[in-house]
Amino acid sequence: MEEDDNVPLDPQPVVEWLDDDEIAQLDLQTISNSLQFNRVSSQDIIYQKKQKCKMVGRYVMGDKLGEGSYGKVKEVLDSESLTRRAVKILAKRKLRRIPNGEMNVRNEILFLRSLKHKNVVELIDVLYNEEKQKMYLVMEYCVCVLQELLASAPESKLPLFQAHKYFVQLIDGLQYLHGQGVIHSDIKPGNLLLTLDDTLKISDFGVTEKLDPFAPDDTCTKGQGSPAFQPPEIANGHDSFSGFKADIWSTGVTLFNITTGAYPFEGDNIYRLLENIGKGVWSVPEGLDPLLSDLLVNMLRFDSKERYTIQQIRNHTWFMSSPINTGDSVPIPPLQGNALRSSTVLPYLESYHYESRQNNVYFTEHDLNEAEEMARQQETSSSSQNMRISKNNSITNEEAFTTRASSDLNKKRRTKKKFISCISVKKLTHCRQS
Ligand SMILES: Nc1ncnc2c1ncn2[C@@H]1O[C@H](COP(=O)(O)OP(=O)(O)OP(=O)(O)O)[C@@H](O)[C@H]1O
Repeated sequence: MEEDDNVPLDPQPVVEWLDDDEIAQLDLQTISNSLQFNRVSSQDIIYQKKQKCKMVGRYVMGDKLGEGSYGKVKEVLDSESLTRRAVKILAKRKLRRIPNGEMNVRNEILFLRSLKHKNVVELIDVLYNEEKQKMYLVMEYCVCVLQELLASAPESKLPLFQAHKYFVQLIDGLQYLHGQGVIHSDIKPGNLLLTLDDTLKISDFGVTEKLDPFAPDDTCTKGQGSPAFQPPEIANGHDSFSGFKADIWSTGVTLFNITTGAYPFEGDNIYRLLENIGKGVWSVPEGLDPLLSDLLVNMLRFDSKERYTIQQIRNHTWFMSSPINTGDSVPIPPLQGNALRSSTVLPYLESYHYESRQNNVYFTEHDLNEAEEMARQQETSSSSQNMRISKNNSITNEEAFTTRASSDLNKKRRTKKKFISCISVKKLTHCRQS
């Protein structure tokens, strides 16, 4: 439809409402004078693709928000609480093909169910569809991933005051997790989500480890996180390491990344990268705030025993004295052309509620103006015809004509109504797009 440049439009769909007999009796000369076929550019046509409204449980499905290695994440609307949510859709067939896939998902559900903190993403609901062999993890909705914000920022870094705001929340969330005996194991900007009110949420608990409540310390044995954020002890292949300190290292790399736009360790390939991390030699970028540099040096200490604890981070001057708010924050970037990241569920709901009216809505501004003009003319002719009926009580040819005209008029009125409903659909659509 969009490719067709010459879409013929009938600006007077009144013909639609007449049956064969009625058409035969019409004054064809008058009609042919008023019939116009407009040549319209496809860009001017307001074409609305039909959106099929789907529901999973009580959730109305919206568009895709992102995709991880386990499946798609879509926006949904909770039809009971009218709250925006995100749902991770996991297909059993796909999970089986991923090493430890099913176990990691079970892990994630288990952890998320037991955790509740404002800086940890909340799992709201878990739904299963046996027939489709699918699982739906309904989570609280976040508007952006910190990684996306960085990618949109000048030099891929945040102003210090903004980075500080997120870092403080990251430490709050991490302290809560460690207090629950949970080692996240994959802290990085790609796993930190932001809500509309700028709250940071730690997400992705696929490779998280839970310490045994009777374990004497925080020893862990599996290092499965993203290579660039792994500490030297994991890069060097140690059998066991401190889980808390591994998370502190990843948090340090995250702080380095969001404040400088770079990484402390790089490598042409994953082996070189791990080799460089294993050597533990890195330097603070020139011109970095000295207090921030000092905090980074202590969070990225090669020896995990010398690395800062969460409490030491909290006591550090940079943590305690937030940087001066200079300039603007980096704003949430648009998503698929949607600058405000407004709800993607709305078009599906519109489609569901206005479905019959929305069929074949291919109108241009010109058509809508003509429809309004036609409606005005009909109102005028209606009042003059009514006057004629009241003046003449006998059945004459003129009255027969008047009765016929009045029946046409009713049909035209129905057409007008149809047009007006289309106008409202068009305007609603327009509002949403702008
Ligand atoms: N709660 C949420 N609210 C909004 N968007 C989300 C939410 N959770 C995930 N997303 C979006 O879905 C994407 C995929 O998330 P998911 O957790 O499945 O994978 P990932 O962490 O990006 O990758 P992987 O699972 O491979 O490590 C995210 O990058 C993000 O864009």
